[in-house]
Amino acid sequence: MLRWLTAGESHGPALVAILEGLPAGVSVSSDDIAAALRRRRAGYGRGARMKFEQDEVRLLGGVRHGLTQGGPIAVEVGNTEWPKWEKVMSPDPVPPEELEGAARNAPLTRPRPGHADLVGMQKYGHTESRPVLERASARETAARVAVGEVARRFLDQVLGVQVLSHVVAMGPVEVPEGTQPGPGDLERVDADPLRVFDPETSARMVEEVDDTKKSGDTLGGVVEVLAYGLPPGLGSHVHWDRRLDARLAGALMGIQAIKGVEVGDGFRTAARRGSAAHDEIEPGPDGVRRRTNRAGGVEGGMTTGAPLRVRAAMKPIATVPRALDTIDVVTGEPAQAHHQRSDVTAVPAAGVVAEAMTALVLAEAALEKFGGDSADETARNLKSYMDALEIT
Ligand SMILES: Cc1cc2nc3c(=O)[nH]c(=O)nc-3n(C[C@H](O)[C@H](O)[C@H](O)COP(=O)(O)O)c2cc1C
Ligand SMILES: C=C(O[C@@H]1CC(C(=O)O)=C[C@@H](OP(=O)(O)O)[C@H]1O)C(=O)O
Repeated sequence: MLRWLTAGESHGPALVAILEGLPAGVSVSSDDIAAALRRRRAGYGRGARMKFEQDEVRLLGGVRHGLTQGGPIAVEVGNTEWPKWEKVMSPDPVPPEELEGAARNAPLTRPRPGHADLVGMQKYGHTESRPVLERASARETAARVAVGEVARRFLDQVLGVQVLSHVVAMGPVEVPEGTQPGPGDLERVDADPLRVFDPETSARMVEEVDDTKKSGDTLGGVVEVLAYGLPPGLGSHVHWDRRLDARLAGALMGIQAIKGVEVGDGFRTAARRGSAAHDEIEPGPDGVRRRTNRAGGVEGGMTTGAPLRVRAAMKPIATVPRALDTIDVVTGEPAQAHHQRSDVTAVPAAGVVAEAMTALVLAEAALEKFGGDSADETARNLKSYMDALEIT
């Protein structure tokens, strides 16, 4: 069983994550995780914070001399801005006179529509939104990307699986139909300011971000995650919660601001007739294959062996500079929502987070299928399964 958990606040000292259940013998270092976190921070349209804050990675357990040991892997991602927040976010009581006048401590009483502020205050009994936004913030996704990188390396080293993502829509601007990076194209995608595989569309998307920023607004979009090299049979048709598509949808929906998930051609398939919707099967030079991949590599809740293709739709950032109408929870009077700074768009970063969540779900499904306490054992079990496949 593979499990993972994160803790920590946006402006706290650090985020932490634990990944439990990964076999021994997977190669990973602090530098590998730091590189993954740099990918998450990039992207045209992100706010000021991404420029001045660094992610300080520390592996606290489960890895020795660059190899996983089989025990829980613990990672800390330090917030370099912590000194500015030490008093306001102190876990221990702070004398009131030391907090008085601290601008950062001013109660946030004008909840932002579209963020977790209002309902979080109602549910947890807070009178201002600081305690809510600190944990709702997508800063938390740094911790997921940290453990997702370990899962990605397991998939690459043991199963030969490559996971990557790219931006397919930024607001109303979409990449041309069929734009799809291959397994070796991750660097090319990352080199684009918006992580778009088509340079001409990327340029139009940059204009859209600039225009949105100029009008004091924010932007959402759609990312696509691809996984190449998967064996057939991860996940299962036998029960709803073992279906891989259901698990991927849950994992992607669990990312802040993701409001729609599509597997393969998803919603477009619903508009087609059956004869134009499914992937016909034929013999190929390397065994059975499908003529098309409209299903996105999943049938019956199981990987088919074709590339996995899932999309996630992100809503526009909730902290709109041209602030939205709300109320002040102290006076009950109409007010403008709190706004200090925020991203104009974070769709490219959401793609990196979606890769991490996909890698974690795929690693979990691979370990259910093949087991193994060491990477070698998992690889042996995979080989024996592939050698024994009766229909190939
Ligand atoms: C990478 C990333 C960066 C984000 N940056 C911001 C931001 O700067 N400002 C903001 O209001 N929301 C931002 N969000 C979205 C909020 O975290 C999210 O809307 C909020 O937690 C409420 O959850 P919900 O949108 O799923 O309802 C970001 C989301 C992601 C994935
Ligand atoms: C810090 C990150 O993203 C943050 C996510 C976020 C939100 O509301 O989700 C709001 C912003 O934080 P702040 O309000 O402090 O500027 C983003 O910068 C990060 O991704 O590392």
